[in-house]
Amino acid sequence: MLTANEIKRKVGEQAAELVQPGMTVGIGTGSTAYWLVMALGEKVRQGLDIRCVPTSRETAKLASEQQIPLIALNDAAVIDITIDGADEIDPQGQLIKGGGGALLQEKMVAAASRQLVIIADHTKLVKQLGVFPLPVEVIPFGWKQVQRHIEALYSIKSILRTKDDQPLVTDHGHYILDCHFNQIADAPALNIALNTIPGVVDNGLFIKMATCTIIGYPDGSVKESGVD
Ligand SMILES: O=C(CO)[C@H](O)[C@H](O)COP(=O)(O)O
Repeated sequence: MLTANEIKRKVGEQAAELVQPGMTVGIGTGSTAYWLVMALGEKVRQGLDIRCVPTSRETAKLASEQQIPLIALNDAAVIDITIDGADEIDPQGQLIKGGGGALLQEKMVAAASRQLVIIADHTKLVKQLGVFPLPVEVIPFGWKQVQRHIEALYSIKSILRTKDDQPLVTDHGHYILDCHFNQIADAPALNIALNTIPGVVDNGLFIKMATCTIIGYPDGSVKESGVD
């Protein structure tokens, strides 16, 4: 039986095989995407000609340590493929992302990509989204007002994400409210509704964005499926 980290490594390495010479590649954030970056680094050092758009400062740092050429999203006319992790994946390929706090940049890079390949271990598969608290990125100004608004609208609790007893500040200077929906019956509607609340920058629902999932299992098997 493989450990969780071995499964992440396996799916990361399998996804790296999808990357062809000349491609512009969006590279995800998190402990699964870590293995993708390591595998791409190995290929780049062996001569693979690619350029990558990182989805966070953390990934940018890791990728440059691996000598992977990076470009800014502004300088990428099109991204051929983005490969990233997820916190929950439902049967329609809808996702919750942002457990690592990079949801805004991840969503922008994914939106600019021809394909979004999601790599994960089987524990991320769910029947319905919502047990994983949905990250909602908000501007720091008046964040408590936004929190009250969301909590009242949906009768839920939310928690301001912190680091070292201080509000966690995202790469783009925002805060994150982790919203405990438990069950999200209509993810597309919630995605739109949350983003219309003044002060909300974006949320971790990725709807109709993933084009393929690569899921690893403890027995070493890997299932690659297209998303309709
Ligand atoms: O959305 C993310 C970061 O913002 C990650 O992709 C997500 O949290 C999954 O991370 P991991 O692969 O470590 O489980």
